[in-house]
Amino acid sequence: MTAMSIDTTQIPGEFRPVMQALAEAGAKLSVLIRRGGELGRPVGTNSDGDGQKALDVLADDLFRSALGRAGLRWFASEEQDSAIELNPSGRLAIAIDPLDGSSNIDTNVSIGTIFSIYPDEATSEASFLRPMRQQIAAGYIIYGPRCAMMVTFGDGVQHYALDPDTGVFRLVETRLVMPDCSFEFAINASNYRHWSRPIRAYIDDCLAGLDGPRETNFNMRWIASLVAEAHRILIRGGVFLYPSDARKGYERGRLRMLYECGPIAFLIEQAGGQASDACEPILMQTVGTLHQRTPFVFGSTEKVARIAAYHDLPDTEVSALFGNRGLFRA
Ligand SMILES: O=P(O)(O)OC[C@H]1O[C@](O)(COP(=O)(O)O)[C@@H](O)[C@@H]1O
Ligand SMILES: [Mg+2]
Ligand SMILES: [Mg+2]
Repeated sequence: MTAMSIDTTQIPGEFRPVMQALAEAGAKLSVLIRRGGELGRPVGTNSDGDGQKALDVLADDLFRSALGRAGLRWFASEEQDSAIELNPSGRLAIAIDPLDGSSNIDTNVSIGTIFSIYPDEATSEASFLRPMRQQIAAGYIIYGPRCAMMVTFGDGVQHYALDPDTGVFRLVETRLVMPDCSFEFAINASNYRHWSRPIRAYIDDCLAGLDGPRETNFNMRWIASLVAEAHRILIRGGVFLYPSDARKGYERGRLRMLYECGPIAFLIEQAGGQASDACEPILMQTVGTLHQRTPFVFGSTEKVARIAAYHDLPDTEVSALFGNRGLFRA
């Protein structure tokens, strides 16, 4: 491991080796991404049936070997069938999405790495299949025009930026607070016809703008990189939705509880926002299987609460396009 890959002054002692390893592997990956080449080449499918790109596999190897050297005990990756015991005498268990947003590799759009840390237990099941509230740290690295890291150890969100000259992540903010007022929503609107009525009603009301029940104009974004959407929302506010829908295989949405939604939910709550499965808080839920999916909504507290409230409306109210929905006037 390099002598210093991240400024550790604000990192609690027990997390320093793991954060050094994540920062070291993240800095290496950011160099490979900048260099380009055939990183988006399809190379197979993972256990979950998702297509794997060359960079998915490379990132998985890079993080696994860096974390192995950092004395971690358990490693669960989106790209692996089951969890691996890296080091029987190690401490901590880490769940990782080594490369998030892999459909964007070829298009040079921001992609990322998401991680979630739990205390280690005697078995991998006991370490990972547990309430997501038991995470003790979580974060992501974003490989964008600037490479940055957001991380929480349960006491606010720290923001680091990679210095390209030294390869070291420098602390730029010790306690990031998410703005709570933004009129942006993010959803893959091509799935509109598959959504449930409450989700359609919420989006219909945003789209109706000044003339609708919200009496406000909204803006829309969809990057198809969860990390990039989370970063924008942490910096600028707004709301993200990947709901369940009627397509086969999307009964529980698309995103994974352990590798994606749990860690993003922890960060968002620590920055003053909320995260839910559209109705209930994500962090109140328990992971049942490693690759389990969940509908996912996160962002400003008021917006996440409003989306849950749409699910409590009577059916007649929800289905009346631009109905009064007096409750929801902005
Ligand atoms: O292509 P869709 O259905 O809009 O899905 C996009 C979502 O899928 C993801 O790319 C899934 O993550 P992976 O790239 O790690 O599989 C998210 O980053 C993103 O929010
Ligand atoms: Mg992902
Ligand atoms: Mg991935």
